[in-house]
Amino acid sequence: MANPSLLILPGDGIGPEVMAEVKKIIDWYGDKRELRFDVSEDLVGGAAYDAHGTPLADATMAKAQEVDAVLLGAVGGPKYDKLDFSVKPERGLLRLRKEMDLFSNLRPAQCFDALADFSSLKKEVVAGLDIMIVRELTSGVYFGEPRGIFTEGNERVGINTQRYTESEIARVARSAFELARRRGNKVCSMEKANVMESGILWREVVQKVHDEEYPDVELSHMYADAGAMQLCRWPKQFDVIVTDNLFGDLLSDAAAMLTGSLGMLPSASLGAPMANGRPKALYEPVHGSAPDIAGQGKANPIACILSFAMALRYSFDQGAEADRLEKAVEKVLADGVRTADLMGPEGGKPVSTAEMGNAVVAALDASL
Ligand SMILES: NC(=O)c1ccc[n+]([C@@H]2O[C@H](COP(=O)([O-])OP(=O)(O)OC[C@H]3O[C@@H](n4cnc5c(N)ncnc54)[C@H](O)[C@@H]3O)[C@@H](O)[C@H]2O)c1
Ligand SMILES: CC(C)[C@H](C(=O)O)[C@@H](O)C(=O)O
Ligand SMILES: [Mg+2]
Repeated sequence: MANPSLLILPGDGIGPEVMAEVKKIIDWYGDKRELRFDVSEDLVGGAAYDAHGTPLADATMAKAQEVDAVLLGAVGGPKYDKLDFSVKPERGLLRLRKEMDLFSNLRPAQCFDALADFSSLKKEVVAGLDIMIVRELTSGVYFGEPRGIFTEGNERVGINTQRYTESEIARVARSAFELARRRGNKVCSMEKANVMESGILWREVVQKVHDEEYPDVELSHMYADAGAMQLCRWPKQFDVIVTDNLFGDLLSDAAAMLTGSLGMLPSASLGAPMANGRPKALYEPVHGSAPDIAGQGKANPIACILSFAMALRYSFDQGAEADRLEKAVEKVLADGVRTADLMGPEGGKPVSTAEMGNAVVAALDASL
């Protein structure tokens, strides 16, 4: 049987730096576990713009549609800030999500024991934390029409539209309920039904999907602003959170800090199953291209490494190998290996991006 195929899109800023460490891990699985992938690599974001004048070439888009999974680093950076909106690096990523129809974005926030002291919240608030944010990723205000900057009378007006159909809400709700059944069996749905009609519809549809298909799962609803507050107050009350595209963007960055650093949070963006039964899938860290530390070997590669662990679990049916990789990361952290973003005020000597990657590979070796 042919090896599963992986398209790697390192992107911009720290993207290629963290991806270099993931490549070591992919090689390790080939060498030590006979788990081989047909890996191809291409450009996305600013790097693609520099080469082709577009943040995602059509040929790259076509490749992404064909492979079993896409692994992306990060896109964006100050160099591209002045570009026309239509060719900004971020548009490349949004096109991938939209055209691959990756409607369910899984953003787990887990607090590793070794980092519980390091969170900006008290240890007892975050120790043992394990929540999953399911963010709708292909609709809502990110894509709704009308949108644009228009002239009205003698001034300009900026317009974006929050738009959700019932079926878009129902399918992401189903993916949240399915996940909950394999975890703590609890879903909290977040919207702003108090001020937005799209929120009213969201709440109604999530409730209906629950009552008709998942009555065994515990469901609650929360306004997203209160949800943000509860996430900081007592995050362990949550198991799965399901929310829209924009609220999910904000809430997942907030959740990242519960775990210690944005450099720790992986994600999986999943769509409908392909002919081979695997879901359309793109895996990427939640963080961006971190221009403030790019090119300095300071970036934490763990979010990207854990994104590959999610690929092993959700695309390649290799749950045990995903566990192995996550345990290797846990061991490295328990051993006190820290990139700069994981150093507390007491200081110490941080390791580089490459040293962190090497430490994870060594922990994988030790797991055999
Ligand atoms: N998925 C993506 O590709 C993605 C996500 C978010 C932002 N962006 C883009 O990235 C650019 C920078 O955005 P930003 O500064 O708001 O967000 P960012 O996530 O790039 O950085 C925010 C802060 O977190 C730190 N950080 C992020 N990842 C880290 C890591 N792995 N290790 C250590 N520290 C890390 C950065 O140094 C910075 O201080 C923008 O162009 C933005 O549009 C891209
Ligand atoms: C880069 C940007 C388009 C993206 C988003 O807003 O979705 C990012 O913030 C994310 O969280 O993946
Ligand atoms: Mg974001």
